[in-house]
Amino acid sequence: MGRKIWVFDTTLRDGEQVPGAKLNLYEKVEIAQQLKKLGVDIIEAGFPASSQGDFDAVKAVAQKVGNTNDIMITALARAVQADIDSVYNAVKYAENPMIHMVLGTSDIHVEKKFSKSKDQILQIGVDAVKYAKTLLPQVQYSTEDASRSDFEYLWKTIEAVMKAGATMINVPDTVGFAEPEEFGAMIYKLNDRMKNLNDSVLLSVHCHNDLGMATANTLAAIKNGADKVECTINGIGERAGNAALEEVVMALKTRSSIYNATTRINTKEIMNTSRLVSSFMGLDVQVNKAITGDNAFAHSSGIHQDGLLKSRDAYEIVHPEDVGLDDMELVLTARSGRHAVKNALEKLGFSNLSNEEFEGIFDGFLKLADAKKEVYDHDLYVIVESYYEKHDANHANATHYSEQFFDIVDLQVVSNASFPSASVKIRKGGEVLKASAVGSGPIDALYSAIADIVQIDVKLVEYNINSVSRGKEALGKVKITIEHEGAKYIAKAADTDILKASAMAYINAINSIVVANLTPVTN
Ligand SMILES: CC(=O)SCCNC(=O)CCNC(=O)[C@H](O)C(C)(C)COP(=O)(O)OP(=O)(O)OC[C@H]1O[C@@H](n2cnc3c(N)ncnc32)[C@H](O)[C@@H]1OP(=O)(O)O
Ligand SMILES: CC(C)C(=O)C(=O)O
Ligand SMILES: [Mn+2]
Repeated sequence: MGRKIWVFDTTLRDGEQVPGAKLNLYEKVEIAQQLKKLGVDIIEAGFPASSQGDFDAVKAVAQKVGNTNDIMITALARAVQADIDSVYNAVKYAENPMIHMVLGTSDIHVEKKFSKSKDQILQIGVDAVKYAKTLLPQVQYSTEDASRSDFEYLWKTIEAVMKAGATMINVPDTVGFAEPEEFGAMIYKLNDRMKNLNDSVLLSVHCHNDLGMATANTLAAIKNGADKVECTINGIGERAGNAALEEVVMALKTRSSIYNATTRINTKEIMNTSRLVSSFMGLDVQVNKAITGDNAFAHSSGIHQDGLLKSRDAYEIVHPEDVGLDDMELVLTARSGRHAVKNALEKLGFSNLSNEEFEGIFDGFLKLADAKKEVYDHDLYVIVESYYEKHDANHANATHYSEQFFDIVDLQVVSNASFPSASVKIRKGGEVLKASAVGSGPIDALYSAIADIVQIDVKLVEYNINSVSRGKEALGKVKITIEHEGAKYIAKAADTDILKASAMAYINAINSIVVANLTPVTN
């Protein structure tokens, strides 16, 4: 188990400082509800003095999510009375509210930002804490730019604001300048002095990722006595972002013998939270992002897939189930080998293949995989079918699986303000079917036309488009999730034509539904 580390989530404050990520009241409350489910100890809901909209959103979070004592709701203020009043008036509706204030301690801040003396700034901080304490018992003081501050002045500030009544001291590496060993040593010294002064005051850290070391610095701080960590979901935040909650929490769990520390986080809610934040903020998660990236639990090369099939621990240190995913993903590509392809075929029911049959099918797989980025289950059926058609037309596996699947033949999409429309031609077996539709936008029209042909009842749950490379020849990569009879189907497709990629992703997902409803092969 180890000692408890408090998790302070600032997705709704520092995370929302990402350009374009602004949330409305409803979205903030929804994310805060999910953060509560995730098990964070403290939610920083915003900066109420910045606008009426944010004041209202913080107040709504305090009322709707902070209605229990086991979660603390806070928001940020400068060391000025009006900001502190705004925070108080917004968070006071929570059962367990806190005022958070920030004031710089580095020479750069004191001299260049504020044009004041160190003594003057220290006094402003002390006065602000004393004022906040007249409003609420819980007050956090953040020494902005702590990692670039003169250590003795930093300590003098911390000592003074602790004596003024601060209940949590947050030490930010505001510009991501710190290095783990150096930051750990600083936290060790601060912790020692703080605990001697008043051991009920929590020591917190807030690390930024400008040099890619936010998680490492946060973990170094924990090793050296920090009681609390400030994080965001998916590591979003000002500039290069903050320490990612999921990385810090899973590192503590996975390397528990090193850290001997634990959090209250229900790790099975990590993926749900990550997806909600990403979709509400319109911020895609980098595919290779640790823990929450699309590829974090996807394995595509033959040597790894073979190893995983023999023993999961060969290439898996975090179990996907622990963060709320169903399973690892073995992606079939031209880099896959025989073990992975055999495993995929067995899952579809093709389990009694002779060596000769399998080698023939594997050969067909490699040819298709070289032409495509990813090989789907429905592609495997078609490969198996064409193998037997060539070699043993009377074999049961020569069944006309391909007649069940859909394939885009052609499409035309008109995008304009008043009348977006689409026409598609789709092949199913020997037949080419056509349909046209209008929609609220070009993709909506396209998907309506396809839906008209396939006649499978689905709901589009998520649509994502990304550019894979750069310039005019860049591939548009579309990832969609659709729902059919309560089950979710995820599919991807890439093409230089984004409308074609959108249509192909939809058809891939439809074909997954067809596969799921095929009678299992018995041979
Ligand atoms: C490291 C961080 O992430 S800190 C948090 C960052 N978050 C935000 O900035 C929240 C959004 N900000 C805002 O909405 C606005 O900037 C406001 C409402 C805070 C202030 O707006 P304005 O009054 O128009 O001031 P503006 O933003 O232009 O300048 C900041 C002022 O605050 C002062 N200030 C900056 N930090 C602090 C602080 N910690 N304590 C006291 N005063 C501060 C600056 O010196 C400057 O004052 P000046 O006008 O006397 O020179
Ligand atoms: C407000 C403080 C904690 C902050 O965001 C920073 O210093 O990065
Ligand atoms: Mn910050």
